[in-house]
Amino acid sequence: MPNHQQLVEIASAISTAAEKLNDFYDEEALELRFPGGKPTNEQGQTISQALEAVLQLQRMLLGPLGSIMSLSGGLFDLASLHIIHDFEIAKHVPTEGTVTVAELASSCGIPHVHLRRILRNAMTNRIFTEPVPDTISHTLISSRLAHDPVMRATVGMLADEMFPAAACLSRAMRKYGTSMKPTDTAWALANDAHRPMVEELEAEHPERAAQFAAFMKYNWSVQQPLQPLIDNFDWAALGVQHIVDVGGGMGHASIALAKAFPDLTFTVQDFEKVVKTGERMFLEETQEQPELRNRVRFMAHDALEDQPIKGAGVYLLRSVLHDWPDENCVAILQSLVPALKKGATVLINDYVMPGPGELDLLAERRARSLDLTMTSLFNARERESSEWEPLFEKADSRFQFRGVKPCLINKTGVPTKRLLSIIQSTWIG
Ligand SMILES: C[S@@+](CC[C@H](N)C(=O)[O-])C[C@H]1O[C@@H](n2cnc3c(N)ncnc32)[C@H](O)[C@@H]1O
Repeated sequence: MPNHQQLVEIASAISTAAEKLNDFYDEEALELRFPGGKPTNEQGQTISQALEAVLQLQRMLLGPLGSIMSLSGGLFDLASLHIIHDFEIAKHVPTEGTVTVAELASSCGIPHVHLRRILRNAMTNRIFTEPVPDTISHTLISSRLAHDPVMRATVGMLADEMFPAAACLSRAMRKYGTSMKPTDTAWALANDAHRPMVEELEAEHPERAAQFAAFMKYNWSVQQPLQPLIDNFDWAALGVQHIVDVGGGMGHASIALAKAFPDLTFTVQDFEKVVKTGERMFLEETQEQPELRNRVRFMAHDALEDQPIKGAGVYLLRSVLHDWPDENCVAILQSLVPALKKGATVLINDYVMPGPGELDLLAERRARSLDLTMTSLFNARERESSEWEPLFEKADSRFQFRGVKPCLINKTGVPTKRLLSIIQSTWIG
């Protein structure tokens, strides 16, 4: 039985946090809005502590069986969101005013009897409202489902890719055991696919491939600031050097580093389609900056093929290896070997999985869910601190491992364990 004192203590911790945040709650936007666009570290901590206390209170109020049973609600929250996304229901509801369930059923092609129950389930999450029986209008959340591209890409990723894959994870483990192949995934089982996810989407479901790209663009630019990479490695000490940004995407990291360190030059490598877009955007944005333009180049290159740029000072792999199983990571490191000069650094900037209880509960839940997402979709994973050195050892004994350094948010030394860590190895030739 919950102890009453504890219940009151937890509830009052929530209340104290709510008082601190109250002035920042925007009732129209239904969210916290902070000056400068984001919370301070202290406000961020208050939010995490309050959310953790809410989860704890909920667990105590529901008890063990009730807590497990309540997970079933989440399943059908996702299932109804999937249907809303799949049938584009939000787009068929007028921006202002109402539509009847019957009209909506006919315009979306869903049987009336199902649609009403699906919408009423969604309404328990404040997605749509029913001001008069059998008529539907938007809430703020449902109207964002219709009009906000970030919200649509996020829901699409959850509903189309992650939700069906999560349901197949156990089956995939039975079927594929310890296979590390990027094709032996829960996602492949859920989609009856025989290619890795991105290839299959591009070949068979271009609209879902675009949705995945949009989701990554948002998640990536919002969640992974570049300053920690700039601050946590001594780039200035390299002097005049060339840096190869392997799997560099649109070149964000190289461009930020090139701006900060004028002696460095960069080659951004990625698949052809990616570097073409990255190069076009870079050239558009730097019309007035010829000096910067001259220091960043783009090149199509598959990281699994031998590295064509020989003798660079640093080969950077930022958030590339967490997309790949161990075998492929080893192959990517080996493909660098023919290009490495003595003393060259291979610098990995990637997630490092925290140990149990190292982060606050919500941050840990996010990290663990990202880890299982990587497994379900790609047969990849987030590696713990001790799991990086063996990759280099397997790749070549001439790599000298330099260690894993968790990134600090800036030089003031505030640790932010959610950010990518710096993992370094030197080629001793
Ligand atoms: C999460 S993104 C990170 C992009 C970039 N490094 C950054 O920090 O913004 C992973 C990138 O790795 C690229 N990638 C994955 N496997 C690759 C391979 N075999 N060859 C080249 N690029 C690859 C993907 O195309 C994608 O752009």
